[in-house]
Amino acid sequence: MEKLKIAGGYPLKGTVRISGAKNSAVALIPATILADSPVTIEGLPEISDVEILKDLLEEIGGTVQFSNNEMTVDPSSMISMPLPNGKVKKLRASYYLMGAMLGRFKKAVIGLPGGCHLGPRPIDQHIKGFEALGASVTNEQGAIYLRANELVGARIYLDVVSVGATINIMLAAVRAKGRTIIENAAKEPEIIDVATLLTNMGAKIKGAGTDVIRIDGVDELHGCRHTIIPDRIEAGTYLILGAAAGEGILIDNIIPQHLESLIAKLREMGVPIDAKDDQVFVGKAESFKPVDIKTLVYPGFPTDLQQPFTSLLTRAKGTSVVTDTIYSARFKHIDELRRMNANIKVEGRSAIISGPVQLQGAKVKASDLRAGAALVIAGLMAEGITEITGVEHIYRGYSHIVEKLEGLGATIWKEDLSKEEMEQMNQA
Ligand SMILES: CC(=O)N[C@H]1[C@@H](OP(=O)(O)OP(=O)(O)OC[C@H]2O[C@@H](n3ccc(=O)[nH]c3=O)[C@H](O)[C@@H]2O)O[C@H](CO)[C@@H](O)[C@@H]1O
Ligand SMILES: C=C(OP(=O)(O)O)C(=O)O
Repeated sequence: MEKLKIAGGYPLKGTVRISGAKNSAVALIPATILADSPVTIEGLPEISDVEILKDLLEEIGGTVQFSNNEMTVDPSSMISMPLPNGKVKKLRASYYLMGAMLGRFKKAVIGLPGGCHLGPRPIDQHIKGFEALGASVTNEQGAIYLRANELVGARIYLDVVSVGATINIMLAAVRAKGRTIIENAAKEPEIIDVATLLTNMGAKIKGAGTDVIRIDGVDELHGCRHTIIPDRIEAGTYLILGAAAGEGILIDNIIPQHLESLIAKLREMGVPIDAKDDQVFVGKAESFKPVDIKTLVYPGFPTDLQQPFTSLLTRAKGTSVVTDTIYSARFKHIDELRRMNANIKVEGRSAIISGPVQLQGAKVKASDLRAGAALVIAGLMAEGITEITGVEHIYRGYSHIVEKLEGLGATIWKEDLSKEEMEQMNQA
């Protein structure tokens, strides 16, 4: 186990290239289960969520090759092996194995998913969808048992706009009999990416990216080649980091339209931003104005960027309010930022940030993926050395973060945890 150390205060400059999208990757990889011949996905990020899904596909009998960010999955020998425990608990997106295995084998046993702890994260809408398609779904000792004689298309209205439920129902429905209509569907770009892969595999899907998705089931899906979209959350993190600690950073391999809400807020703060086709330049601000943000479903401000953005707001002169309408408890980074001298209080679903303050290096712990990103940004802005433990959360979603930051001139390095720190981590 290791920790990250950052010597803060060095201005960052240069170009950083964004990797493939984690939240697409974790759905595209399970989607390959539905094909009858090899599927190749190009541009995958090198993150632990991808490695774990690769292992899970191998556990169920898939042949998987992964090198140079390209994964080829031969699903022809897969079986519906029960996966009630083990690696499925290490990531949120293992829930996509439910939809994909149900779609192909009409049965699956998958342990309840892990992922970041951000308040309650039920999967009732996924289950509502599977049941509407004709599956029986039971929860036995923390594992979900799904079984269907056949899957038949249905009209499914999501009570909550859910990325996971939208994709999971698509996965189960593409090989069902007849038409499925998902109403009040989520509209995130990752949903379009998954629909594009499934369409290239032979599925019939219309409306992905709108709130009504129509799927006409087909008997078989075949192999294909697909290039993943860039990670808008990783890109957003580097945009925020560039604003917070940069003197001119070019973000390469980005779709600026995916980040309009963030770019608008950065401009409102006074950050110079120049967006081109697939690159965005973030310049150095003279000073930062305070802003309020409210997280919303796409195309609103993404909850996954709320925590990194909070670190930047410690530099703004005045009071800013960050409200998370998606998750009830996504504020575990706040106590850690306070250790670094931030002036923030949490009231219900809002964090109230008073600034500007000069952050000070401290020993802090990443409780989840984006809390980790918030602490990295804070460490880059801080005076002195910041030590971050819990970095395994960061590696779930940020490909080569140390190398990318070094490329921008940051002083950041990995160190093994001391025996005492290992004991503390194991007790937590
Ligand atoms: C692997 C992945 O893609 N993770 C992303 C995905 O998570 P995930 O797919 O888990 O998030 P959802 O969009 O499903 O959740 C949104 C909200 O709906 C609630 N809900 C969801 C499903 C359900 O059956 N019942 C229910 O009540 C959740 O508790 C949450 O409050 O979208 C989130 C919202 O953009 C992001 O933060 C995550 O990074
Ligand atoms: C919450 C996140 O991930 P997950 O849903 O995989 O836990 C995230 O990417 O910020």
